[in-house]
Amino acid sequence: MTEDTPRTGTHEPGSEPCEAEDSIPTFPVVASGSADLPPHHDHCLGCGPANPHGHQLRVRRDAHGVHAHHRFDSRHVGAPTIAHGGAVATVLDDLFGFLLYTVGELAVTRHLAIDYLAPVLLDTPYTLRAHIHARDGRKLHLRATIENDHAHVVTTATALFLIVDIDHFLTTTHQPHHR
Ligand SMILES: CCCCCCCCCCCCCC(=O)SCCNC(=O)CCNC(=O)[C@H](O)C(C)(C)COP(=O)(O)OP(=O)(O)OC[C@H]1O[C@@H](n2cnc3c(N)ncnc32)[C@H](O)[C@@H]1OP(=O)(O)O
Repeated sequence: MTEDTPRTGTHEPGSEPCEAEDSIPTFPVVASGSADLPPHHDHCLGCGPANPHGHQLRVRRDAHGVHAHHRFDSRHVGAPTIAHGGAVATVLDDLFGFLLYTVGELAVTRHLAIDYLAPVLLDTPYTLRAHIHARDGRKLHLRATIENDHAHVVTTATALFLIVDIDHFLTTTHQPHHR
């Protein structure tokens, strides 16, 4: 089942997300065609504008999901001239996190899988896209791509995000468990 249907109210472009607990946003649905989506929070490694070590992703909603334009730089180097695979994963995980603005609920990454099809080069423009492939109750099955300026897909990713309630972020002790 593809999920496009907003489950909560819409969010005015340019305004801040609702704050349920200090810096924990509740992810109101942002209407398709809106301007840049708000960062998850100011210091988020993926998108926080106040995190000098972060990627400071700026993400927009579109008809299919979300997209961003991004250049990795020397802070993200792995092999010389090539972005570190972990940095690429960070950005994709965070991009997936912006799909929550199309769902209007909190969710976290349960599973992330990446295919590195070709090197992601530093100081090179890329377009990142993500969409909800399917929703099954709490489970959001997500897909993403990174494409270069020649429309070649260099990376693909899939993720399973699980919807959680706000207590997830307020609990200080999480017990690991095995499937
Ligand atoms: C300051 C804070 C700001 C807040 C910002 C918010 C987010 C935005 C930030 C974005 C930043 C980027 C994002 C980030 O960085 S998110 C940060 C990284 N992620 C985490 O920290 C999550 C850590 N994990 C957990 O807390 C728990 O494991 C969660 C809560 C996720 C699930 O534990 P829970 O006990 O609740 O669930 P379950 O394990 O019983 O599973 C439930 C169902 O799922 C099925 N299943 C499980 N695995 C798989 C699999 N691999 N393939 C297929 N299916 C799978 C499973 O069979 C079951 O199915 P069913 O039996 O029900 O049918």
